This record gives sequence, structure tokens and C-alpha cells, in this order.
Amino acid sequence: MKLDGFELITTTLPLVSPFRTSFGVETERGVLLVRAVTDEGEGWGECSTLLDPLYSSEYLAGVLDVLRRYLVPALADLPAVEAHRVGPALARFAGHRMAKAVLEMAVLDAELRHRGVSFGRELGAVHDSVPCGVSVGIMDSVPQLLDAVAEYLEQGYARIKLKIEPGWDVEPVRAVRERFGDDLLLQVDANTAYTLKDAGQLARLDPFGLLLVEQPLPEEDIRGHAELQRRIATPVCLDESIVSARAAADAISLGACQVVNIKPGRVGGYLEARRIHDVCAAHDVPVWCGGMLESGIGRAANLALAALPNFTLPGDTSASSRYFHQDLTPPFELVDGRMAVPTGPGLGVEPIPELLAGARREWVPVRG
Ligand SMILES: CSCC[C@@H](NC(=O)CCC(=O)O)C(=O)O
Ligand SMILES: [Mg+2]
Repeated sequence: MKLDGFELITTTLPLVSPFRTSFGVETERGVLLVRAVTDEGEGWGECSTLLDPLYSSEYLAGVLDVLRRYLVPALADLPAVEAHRVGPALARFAGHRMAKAVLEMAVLDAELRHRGVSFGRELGAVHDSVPCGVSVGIMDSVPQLLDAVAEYLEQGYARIKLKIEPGWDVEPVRAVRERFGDDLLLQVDANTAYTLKDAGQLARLDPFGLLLVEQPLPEEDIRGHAELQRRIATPVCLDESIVSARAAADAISLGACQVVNIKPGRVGGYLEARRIHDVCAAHDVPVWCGGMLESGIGRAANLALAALPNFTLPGDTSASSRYFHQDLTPPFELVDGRMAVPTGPGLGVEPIPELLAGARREWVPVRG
């Protein structure tokens, strides 16, 4: 099989409701799908990056630039269309993990479709379905939050994650706990909004039996997270900080986290995501699969990853309807709080062609 090039497909999906985090409000998802074209078939990838460099330093226009000028041409001499060769071929370029991840994902899908092997089978899935959690944004009021949580619980979600920031933390958590009881699986995500000076405020979350507090401090403050963990009872989970298996090993050995949120795009791809899973398992650190408002393409791959044995906490892979009026693939739907892991070759799903009719398409050959 020979790699001819990649089609970069960008489109926009409006969100069913604004999604507010400590770093901004998302009202639409700028989607970048990448179609790997080989002489014997194709494969699909979805890039995690947001439109703007707010969650991480990557952003959509920058990814398009680095793909067309550096990363795609660097695959010209790939000896075979095999995903494990993509990372090493791109290693000489610093950073740009989400851009690298989408190429590896598309090549992996092409390779697996050709071999007739599913993502789940290739990655080492041990479950046919996974429990689904849901991420709930910062709201205008506590009553509005409680209504949203009630609706998600009615839909069957197995776990609630609340976005928090200074000024919106203890009060919403207390209200949710009081309204829905102590058995609700509940966690929070600060997206780096606090500093170590806020340790006292974060310790006020301890009485509410949270599963974890996700990324309370800035991405690079590993020592700060270790000190914070010494001052609060709630387990610290890292997201933005964990950019590789090495970063996971360092954070765990420094006591900076007791749980890890794995996002394949953030770490450079599904193969590194599996390595992080393995490192965490070796340290008895549970992991769960995070989300980046993916379309069904990314959801399919994340469900496969979330079925690996050390993904013991519900992740953020929710139903398509959580974010989109219409997904780019047939919708992913919750059944009794769970979703099935796709079983077809590769991702097991493809975009619905007519839904990409208005998309911007750019062909980037591997050989100029
Ligand atoms: C636009 S916010 C994206 C990053 C955020 N993701 C979520 O909260 C889950 C989003 C999803 O359900 O896909 C996180 O920091 O974990
Ligand atoms: Mg997070």
C-alpha cells in the first residue's frame, strides 16, 4: 500500500448550546477531518485542536499550515502505510502534537481498514461498550446548572463533570451534591484556572466526595500540583499537563496526580495514548478518556480507546446529541448510560458524504 496524500477537510458544527469553560465559551466546533489516500484505500482522522489557541497552543489555522508545509511532506518516504512509522517520521518537528496525531490517526485507520482490523482490536480493547460521562459547562446560575444536570441524568449519563473556575466552584458542587445525592459520580475540571494560593478554596471541595479535581493549576506547574495534592483530599487528575507517556511517568512519580485524563490528540496520537495507559496501569493510576468536542469520527476512536483495561473511570465521550444537532457520522447514542465500541474495520464509521458537501477541502500530496 502506498500513501498518496491527505485531504484536509474543514467544516463547522454549531453546538446545541454554548459550552463555557474557564478559558472561554464555545458556540461552534470548527472541525478538521483528514482523509488519508493510499493506492488501496483511505483512512480518516479528526484533529482535536480548537479554532483558537486557548486550551493548548495549537489552533486550527496553525495546524493546517504545519500539516501542509512540514508534516505531510515529511511522510513522503514512509516505507509502508503503517501508523507506528508516522511518529518517528515526524519526531524532528517540535511540538504540534494534535497535528501529528491527526495524520497518525488517518494512517492508522487506512492501515486497519486494509487489514480488516478494528481500532478496538488493534489498541487492546477488552470491553464491548463503555460507561459514558458528560461534561457540563459553567452556567449563569445554580438553578440553570441543576436543570442541565437533571436532564443529563435523565438521559442516563453515568458520571457528571462540572467545569469550575474561581467564583464558580464550591457553590455549584454543593448544590449538585445536595440535589442529586452522595451516590452520584461527580468530578470537576478547572482547565488550569487556579494557582497554589487557591489551595484553601480547593480544599473546600473535599467534603463533597468528588472523584477528582481535573487540572486545577497551569499546565507546566507539576510541582504545584504535587504540593496541592498534599493540601487537599480530593484526588488530583491531570489533563493539559500530560503531553506524553514520559510526562505521565514524571507527574505520577512526583505525586502530582492520582488520575490521568487521556486525550489522544493532546499526546500526539492513539499509539502514545496507549503507552500512557500502560504507564499509568504500571503505577496503579486509573485513567479515563477525555474529550475535545469531537465529531463521530473522533468519538468512534475514543470509544475504542476507552475500552482498554485501565480506563476504569467513565470518560467524556458522550452522545453526539450532547453537542451537535447533527453529527458528521451516524449519531452515537447512549443506551443505559453506555455506548458500544465500534466493531467494523478501522474506526468502523465514516463521515456521511452529503454532510461534507459544504466543507472546505484541500489536497496535500506527500510528494510535492
Ligand atoms: C472546549 S473544552 C475541551 C477540553 C475539555 N473537554 C471537556 O470538558 C469534554 C468535552 C467533550 O465532551 O468532548 C477538558 O479540558 O477536558
Ligand atoms: Mg480537562
